[in-house]
Order: sequence, then structure tokens, then C-alpha cells
Amino acid sequence: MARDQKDHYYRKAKEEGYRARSAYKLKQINDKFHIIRRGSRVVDLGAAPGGWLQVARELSGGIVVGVDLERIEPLEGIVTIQGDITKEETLEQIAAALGGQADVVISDAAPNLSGIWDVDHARSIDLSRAALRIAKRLLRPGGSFLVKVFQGDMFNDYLEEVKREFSSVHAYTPPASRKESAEIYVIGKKLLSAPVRSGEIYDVTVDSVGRTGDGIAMIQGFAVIVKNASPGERLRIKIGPVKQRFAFASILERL
Ligand SMILES: C[S@@+](CC[C@H](N)C(=O)[O-])C[C@H]1O[C@@H](n2cnc3c(N)ncnc32)[C@H](O)[C@@H]1O
Repeated sequence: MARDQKDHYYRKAKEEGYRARSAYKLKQINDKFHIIRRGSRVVDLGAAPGGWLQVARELSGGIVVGVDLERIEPLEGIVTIQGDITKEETLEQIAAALGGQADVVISDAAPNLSGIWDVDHARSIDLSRAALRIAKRLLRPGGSFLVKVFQGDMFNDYLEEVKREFSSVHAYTPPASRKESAEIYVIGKKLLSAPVRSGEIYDVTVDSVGRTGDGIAMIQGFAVIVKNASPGERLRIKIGPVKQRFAFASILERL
């Protein structure tokens, strides 16, 4: 056994009956960001051997579905699926097991490491994108997402992709991550159900004035707050920060 496997968290996991030391990463992330709550329906991607599943079940007490390429030894109260998270058929299997929408999608999926930084980073980004795709399809509006990513030059683009879908996004390395590890966890809270996304451009007519004196344009029934705009004005706007119930936009051009 490698020496570094016998660290503090490794021994603690053995003592406390967790299948993997990574259990403590999920505990620490959840202590800080409170993504899994009592009753949450949780999907865990790349879940073998099952440390995160044990913690997710303790925290939620509700439906927990675990997916991995490898077989996961049965755990009480947890549905396990052997499948590839990059495949559509696996998503369908997870949806059937859930029988509804998920409150939280978590992914600790990691490729087999080749030792070549760029290759491992690219494979990790592929898995993180697959996890985001699944989260977008299975989460209820307002649901939360947690995903592991190996750092590298595609990380910032990936972070932007997550930011487009969630109202608040953080990147965090828990104390239980090994010092030498390139991993970082991205936490997305409050999946957006808005019909607009940050950076999009629209031509709109300002409908009304909000309480703060800014103009309000409606896009597919969704309120977009436009600074320095007056009712009746026809504008080309660029969407800025998007929240659950409204978005902000700036004026590009008066039409
Ligand atoms: C670090 S381990 C997960 C540890 C787990 N969170 C725990 O606490 O026990 C990463 C897992 O991702 C899985 N994995 C990698 N690629 C996958 C894929 N395409 N589909 C499903 N699982 C995958 C691996 O088989 C591996 O079990």
C-alpha cells in the first residue's frame, strides 16, 4: 500500500466505516455550502466504491442513486447503476431510478490517470461536462450541483459553462483533498430556469419601470431589468447576471 494512503483521512475512514477517504471531502463541502439537506433526492456520478453515497444518505435520509462504470457493492437504501455517465442510456436509467427530478447532482468522477497532465485534464473536463449535462436534465429548477475537475487550461471555460446555468457558483478545495492533487470542486447553487442566459443579446421594448426607477422588459414572461431605460423605448440589450426570478441587462443600442 502506498505510504500516502495511510494519511489522517484514510485512517479516519477505516475507523468510521466509510468506503473511501473522499467521504470527508463531501462532508467538508456540504458543511460549507449546504447543498444536501434532509430529504434531498441525490444523484451521485462516479460513485464507486461508495464513500460519497454513504455521506449523501446520512445527510439526506432520502432517495440516493449512485452510478459508476464499476459495480458498486450494495448499500442499504441506495439504488446503484453500473453505467457510463457520458452515455444517453445511462441518463435514462438514472431518470427511471429517480422517478422524478433530483434536488442535487454530485460528481466525483475521475478518469484513470495517464500521468500526462494535458490528457488527464481533458478527460476530466469531458466527465465534468457529462455531469453538467445530466444535472441540467435531471435537476429541478433551484437544484444544486457539485463536480470535481482537474485543473488546467480548460478550467475557466468550464467554470463559465456552469455559471451560465446556476445563480451562484464557487470553486473550492476542501481540506481533505491531498495537497499534491490537481483537483478542485465546483459548486453550483440554484439551477436557473430563466429563458435567458448571461451574454445573450436581445431586441426588446421596455414595458414598465421597476421600484428602483430602472426599465423592465419582459422576455418570454421573464423580467429583465435595464438600467437607464424608459417605458416604450426599443433597445438592443445584453443580458448580464441572471437570477432565479429576474435578470439584469445593459443597453447596447437604442433602436
Ligand atoms: C475518485 S472515484 C469516486 C470516489 C467516490 N466519490 C467515493 O467516495 O467512493 C472516481 C470514480 O469515477 C468513475 N468513473 C470514471 N469515468 C466514469 C464514467 N465515464 N462513467 C461512470 N463512472 C466513471 C471511476 O470508475 C471511479 O470509480
